[in-house]
Amino acid sequence: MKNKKEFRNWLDALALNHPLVIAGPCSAETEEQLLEIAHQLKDSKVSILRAGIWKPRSRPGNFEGVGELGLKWLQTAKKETGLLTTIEVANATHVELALKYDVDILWIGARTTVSPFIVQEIAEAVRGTDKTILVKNPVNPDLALWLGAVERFYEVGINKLGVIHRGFSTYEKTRYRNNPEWQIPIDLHNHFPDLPLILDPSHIAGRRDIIFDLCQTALDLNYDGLMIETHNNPDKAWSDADQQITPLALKEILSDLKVRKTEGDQIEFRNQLSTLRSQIDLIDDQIMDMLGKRMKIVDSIGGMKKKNNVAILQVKRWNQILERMIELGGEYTLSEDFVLRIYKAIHQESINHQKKVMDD
Ligand SMILES: C=C(O[C@@H]1C=C(C(=O)O)C=C[C@H]1O)C(=O)O
Repeated sequence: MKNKKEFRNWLDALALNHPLVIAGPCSAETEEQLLEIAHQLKDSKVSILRAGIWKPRSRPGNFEGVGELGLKWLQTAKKETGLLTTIEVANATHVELALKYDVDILWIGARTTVSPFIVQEIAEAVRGTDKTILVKNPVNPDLALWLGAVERFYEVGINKLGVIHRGFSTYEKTRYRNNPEWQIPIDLHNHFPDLPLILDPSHIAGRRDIIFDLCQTALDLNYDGLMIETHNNPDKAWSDADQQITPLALKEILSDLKVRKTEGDQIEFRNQLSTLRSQIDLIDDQIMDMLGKRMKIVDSIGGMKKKNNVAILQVKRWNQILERMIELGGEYTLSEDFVLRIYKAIHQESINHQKKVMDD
């Protein structure tokens, strides 16, 4: 699949002068709940109402969605507010019902994207329709799998497409529910600049307080849209209560966000510069993270050397590292001098760390 200008026609047709905003509850719970939220979102920057109809839960026994009934409520909400509608579909039966109730946009969830069989089944079910399909990243950080799912829809004739970045599962507990791994959607965007890229900060965050920061990072990286879980009474939500925000909180976030426009040469230049600098900031964060992790291992080696009464400096090992890194650096167009200077500094810090462990 190659980048195609037509991917973003559906988005351009909305003629927005700000990022696309999709909002609505994690799950449709009752007709009153859905209609109340829809009306609160009506006169805002929100264009599309989302609602979970079938909920894929990690463990059985939790609320699994209201099913077909919710599609009727969604239709009423659309009629009363004029908002477009979107739901997650996870099998061919869901697609059939979504078509029956004329849902505008269908999204493929992260747990579905991982399975080429089920993605193909859904793709066959939308063949011949003019639906817009948004594909969430798979739960595991695999760009080829993500793009493969998009491609399956393209191959059945769907060309109104987009992707949603909802973060990646981790075993380790971090500040995020799902790790953003910004480099992956950035890579995707570099290869497919016309495939609309939408951030789902709710699932990355898993909590309310960092949703704004995630949205601002996305806009700084030139994302096209945001999908934010919004509930009239978030604390009482039947699913994902911690990450949902009220329509009022959403409006405040949307008005505080700095939206970068691409108008004229100078502004375009400044936008591109700030996109690249945001990418550098993210990479710098990763470099620090890696250096910190390296030093933790060095500390353990220091502890072992102390116990076994072994010297800190190990010339043979050190020379092997230098040789390997100079060669690897060459493959990344880094000069020998640069690699040497960096690695000498790392080695010195490593010796200082071990000395501290030994002296303690
Ligand atoms: C960490 C060690 O101690 C020293 C530090 C090294 C490093 O930072 O990679 C390598 C060799 C040693 O001079 C080690 O012995 O492996």
